[in-house]
Amino acid sequence: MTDMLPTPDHPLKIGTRGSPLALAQAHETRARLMAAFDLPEAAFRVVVIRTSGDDRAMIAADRPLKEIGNKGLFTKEIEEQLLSGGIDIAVHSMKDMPTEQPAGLLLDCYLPREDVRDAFIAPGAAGLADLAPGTVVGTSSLRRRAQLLNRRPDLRVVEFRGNLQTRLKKLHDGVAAATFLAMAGLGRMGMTGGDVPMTPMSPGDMLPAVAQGAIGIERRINDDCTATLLAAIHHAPTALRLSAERSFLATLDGSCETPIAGLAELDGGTLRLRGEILSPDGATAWADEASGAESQGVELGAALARQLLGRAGPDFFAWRHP
Ligand SMILES: NCc1[nH]cc(CCC(=O)O)c1CC(=O)O
Repeated sequence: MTDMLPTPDHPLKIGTRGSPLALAQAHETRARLMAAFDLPEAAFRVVVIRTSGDDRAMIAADRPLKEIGNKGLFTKEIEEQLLSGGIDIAVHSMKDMPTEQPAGLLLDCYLPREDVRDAFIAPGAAGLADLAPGTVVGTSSLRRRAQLLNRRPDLRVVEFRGNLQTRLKKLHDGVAAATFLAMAGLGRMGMTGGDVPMTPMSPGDMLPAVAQGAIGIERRINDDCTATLLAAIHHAPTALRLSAERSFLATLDGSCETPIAGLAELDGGTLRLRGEILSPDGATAWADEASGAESQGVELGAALARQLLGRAGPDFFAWRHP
């Protein structure tokens, strides 16, 4: 057992993007592995990997991400490094991960999920109801845009990108009067201590993105040493919830142009899955929920997706392939 643990001479290489949030997630993963095996920090090496998503986002910072690239934009280079041995594990925000991984890689280790909710952030407004008609709200998320316009068609939405710090600065500079950010990200950045005024949105009011608040750790499929390490920090209840949500997403074949929300919760041995699909302008929304045994997450997710697809009708996704 101990002879397969990483050492300062043979550190475990942890791959991550370079944003402050991504680094915080990599450091959290390292801290959990250090604690689980009583290892020094030097037994790990955090390797920052620049992705084509980061590059293109730099070039066209004001263009919606959906116009710039497609699925896997922020994961391609990281997964290449994993396959070639440049890194041993990759730490990801699960909400940004495609539902399928490249051949040779496995994503089956999850840290305990954090707050799944979105936060409403608006200086001087406690909730959506406080916003005057025509108020400008900044978001780059198609889901948040559609959900917002569904509830408040009178508001104006502008593209809002960049990391957390950039977005908060844009709010401060008056580019928009309000925005939404994931509570989990704010928490990991130490920003839920009251310095930034925020109102958590209940999932009933704004259903979060599939896998929001969950960190996943990817590895090579045949790397048994790493598998043993990761098993020690894996959180099974999070995996059960994500199995339902990601199956829901996969059955809907959610591209990044498709506003989709989904949240599974565990109560005893029962999974309760809520799902929502919207037209990009928010004018049409279909939502429903279903429950099933915790071991049946994949079936539950697929069934709820088919139910919503059936109700929405074949034309609902027509705009996806113009
Ligand atoms: N799309 C960017 C992204 N990916 C994961 C998070 C937050 C952390 C999480 O949900 O795990 C964020 C920022 C945000 O939506 O506010």
